[in-house]
Amino acid sequence: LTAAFAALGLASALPPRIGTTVIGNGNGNGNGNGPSLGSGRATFKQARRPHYRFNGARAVYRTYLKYGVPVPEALLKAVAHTDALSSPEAMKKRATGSAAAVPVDERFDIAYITPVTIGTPPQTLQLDFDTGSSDLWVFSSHTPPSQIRGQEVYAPNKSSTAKLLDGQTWSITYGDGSASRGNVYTDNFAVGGLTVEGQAVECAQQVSSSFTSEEHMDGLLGLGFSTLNTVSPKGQLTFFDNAKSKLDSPVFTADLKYREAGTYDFGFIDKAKYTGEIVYVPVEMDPGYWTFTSSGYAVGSGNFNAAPISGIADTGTSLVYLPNSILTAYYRQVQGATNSANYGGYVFPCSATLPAFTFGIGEARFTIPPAYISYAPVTEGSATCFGGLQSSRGIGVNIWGDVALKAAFVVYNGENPPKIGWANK
Ligand SMILES: Cc1noc(C)c1CN(C)Cc1cc2n(n1)CCN(c1cc(N)ncn1)C2
Repeated sequence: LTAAFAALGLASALPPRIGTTVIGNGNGNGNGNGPSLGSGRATFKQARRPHYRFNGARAVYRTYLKYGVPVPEALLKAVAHTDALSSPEAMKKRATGSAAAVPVDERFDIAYITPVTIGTPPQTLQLDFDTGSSDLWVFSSHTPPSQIRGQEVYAPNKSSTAKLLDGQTWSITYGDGSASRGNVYTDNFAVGGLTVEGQAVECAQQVSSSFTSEEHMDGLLGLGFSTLNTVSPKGQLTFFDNAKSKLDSPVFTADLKYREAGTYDFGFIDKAKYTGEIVYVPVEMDPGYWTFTSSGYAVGSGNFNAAPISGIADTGTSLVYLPNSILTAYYRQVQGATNSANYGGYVFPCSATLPAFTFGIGEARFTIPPAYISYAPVTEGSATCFGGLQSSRGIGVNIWGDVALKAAFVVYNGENPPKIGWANK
């Protein structure tokens, strides 16, 4: 084609882009294309080259070549860099995922479960996505049948892509004393259209009774930092850490709701899920929780008490656990409230009128409605209710659990350094 262009006196230092379609007038030299030299005229219809990205550095580079001007070192570097940015793998559509977060029970939102698929062919389980831990473990074909009560199990021996991580074991105990342990496989793992190959899937060989009693929960998916992972001797990465590099954006969001299904999104921030602006605050990732500092609190319509409150954003904990001083200020406003040793926390008459509870994130304010704080009757049918706000004394850390998280749209940003964003909704 360069010869044809030259014959017609058209200047071109490089052959036309592959995508340029040259349409001659048909009397060409037998190759079906190209100009008919006899008539001295030709029509060249340009066509857009699919996926072509203009590359400025390369355009300047071509001009230097065209006029034989020595190419400066910096320009050579710029061409190499911009070529890398537009390389096929750099241009590949990034991945995202979105899945429902459904309350395991229809009354108290004690936890939320999300469907996942594991293995080939895919096995579907419902897992508790937990930003307060970092093990992905499941009820499995290795779990004693006496410890299974209605849960779905993952059977690695029925997956052609499962591989045993020989010699690796795990064992975890949660804040409420519940525990599980077992062995480890890797397999293909997907959440709402987002797939990770070679994800460490920890198979339970032992679960404590509180997990056995939770028939709709088939395991947990840890979304804390991978430093907390308990696999030994070789710690494993969380699903988010494995997926992060191929996500549009290194984030996941939690949109938990009161007595209805919310969503976990991976790789993008859905503007339809929040109002106003997202306020970001820094995250301390040591020792592995999403630890941030709230700017203070207010009880009901009372004054805002500006005071830093360090705590963790924990989707795997049902309630909110804060310092005694805040609890005293809150329950002082609740007729008949007491801190009951018998029930292990603040209780009050279910008929009591509760104030709302507001917490600060920077200048932003998030209000937990009273309904979220009248958590549940202490026992089925009791007239005494257990509070959604409890004391963090004895835990060692303040915990913003589901009672608070479902009052906001929360962005867990896994960049370096990590940060956490809060928006009203
Ligand atoms: C308790 C509880 N919480 O959600 C559910 C469900 C229950 C009760 N359920 C019958 C059993 C159970 C116990 C736990 N879970 N599930 C979920 C993980 N747990 C955490 C996670 C975490 N980040 N921090 C503290 N514990 C403890």
